[in-house]
Amino acid sequence: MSQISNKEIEQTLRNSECLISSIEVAAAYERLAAQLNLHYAGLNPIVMVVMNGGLIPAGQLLTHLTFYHRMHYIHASRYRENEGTNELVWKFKPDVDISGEHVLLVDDIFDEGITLKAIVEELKKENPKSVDCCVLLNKVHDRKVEDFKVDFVGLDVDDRYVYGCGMDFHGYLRHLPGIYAIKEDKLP
Ligand SMILES: O=P(O)(O)OC[C@H]1O[C@H](OP(=O)(O)OP(=O)(O)O)[C@H](O)[C@@H]1O
Ligand code: HPA
Repeated sequence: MSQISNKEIEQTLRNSECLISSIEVAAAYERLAAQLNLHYAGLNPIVMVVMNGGLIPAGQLLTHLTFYHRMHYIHASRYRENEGTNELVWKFKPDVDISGEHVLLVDDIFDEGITLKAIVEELKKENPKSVDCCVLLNKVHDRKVEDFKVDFVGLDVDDRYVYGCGMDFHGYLRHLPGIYAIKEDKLP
């Protein structure tokens, strides 16, 4: 992904609004962790981070987990330079034997669901004991993939391109602790 100047990034931030504050996000991580702690108590699962977007939500969540787990990552993407395509590009398949294991996928956002559905289908070929998905955000719209649901959702978000908490604006701003979107009247 090519570089954007600091000026352009600052302009983007000025033209944006905060949809979900860092305080609300932090509370959502705690709620999610409480649900996961109940569900996975004693199950000793593999937590699999969906890179890149899942990195920050997973990092935040993992510090609240009380069950023993191993951590791995997977990298598959259907988006290039913020343009959606339906083709999933595998960048890194898990290098761990998941047969007979409980697997928890952690990602930032369940948008159309194409990415997580394809990852779950791929992982199920390896005969895990279970595969569940945890996302910080569910984007609310009626364009979801059929026959697929995520299991643990932190917060709903409006049907807008959002960034922060792992999600990028042209590769940048994943580190912001709240959720942001460009104001409707500033969109190109
Ligand atoms: O539900 P979907 O419509 O499939 O979209 C959600 C996926 O898109 C984003 O990843 P992206 O492919 O942009 O890569 P990234 O994680 O590196 O940002 C996000 O992190 C999810 O994995
Ligand atoms: O709204 C979004 N923001 C960032 N990345 C995404 N990937 C799918 N939807 C989004």
